[in-house]
Amino acid sequence: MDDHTAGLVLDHVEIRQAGQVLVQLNHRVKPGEVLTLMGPSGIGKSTLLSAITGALAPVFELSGRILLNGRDITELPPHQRHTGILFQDPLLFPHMSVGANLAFGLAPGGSRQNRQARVEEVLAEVGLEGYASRDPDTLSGGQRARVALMRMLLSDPQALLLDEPFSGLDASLRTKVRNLVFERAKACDLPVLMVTHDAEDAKAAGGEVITLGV
Ligand SMILES: Nc1ncnc2c1ncn2[C@@H]1O[C@H](COP(=O)(O)OP(=O)(O)OP(=O)(O)O)[C@@H](O)[C@H]1O
Repeated sequence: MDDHTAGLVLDHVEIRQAGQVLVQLNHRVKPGEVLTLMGPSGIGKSTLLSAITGALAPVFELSGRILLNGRDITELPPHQRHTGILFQDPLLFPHMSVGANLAFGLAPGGSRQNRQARVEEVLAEVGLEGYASRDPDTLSGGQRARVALMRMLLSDPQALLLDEPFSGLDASLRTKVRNLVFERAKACDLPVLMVTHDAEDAKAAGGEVITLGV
């Protein structure tokens, strides 16, 4: 799809708290593009991402529309929105193996063998062959980040939301994981909305940067 509705559209989105405007944004992120959101702590960056995933806390009021590839998702429950989000903490399920974590991202259905094969395939894609039976807490930070990314992509999202996902990684790992995320998003032609405090992240994203609160 390459018409004017493709990608993530924030159509006059406004989030208020106790009657005060917190965030206002009117913007379209096209497939394969990255929009970076910056701005001081507490300005509402993560809150905006919550509004897109459908996890906005009830203390906030939302107006405007959120559209994903032409679909109005503003009022949909989170599981019907088809958004994927990555946080600073990869949030892998600690009681499940790496393979089970990845299989969780897959749509239900299909044979056990096919699901297992798909899990092995994505592990190999990110250099983690043979890691399916490992516990997440035995992985390094970079390995956990790769598993979290692939689990999210297996759920077949139509937009990728990043909430400072690289800030827990050291400098060289940060560059590698960041490149992997942007490469994957580009390969899947996904619109990406990234929240960061880091100018290097913004530069690496290569897209438009909006600073909230200025
Ligand atoms: N569940 C909630 N209930 C009440 N207030 C909240 C809730 N979540 C966030 N807030 C408030 O909303 C404002 C915006 O928070 P938000 O986390 O979106 O900021 P941010 O720009 O992402 O900050 P940071 O850069 O520090 O992560 C803050 O004042 C915060 O205290």
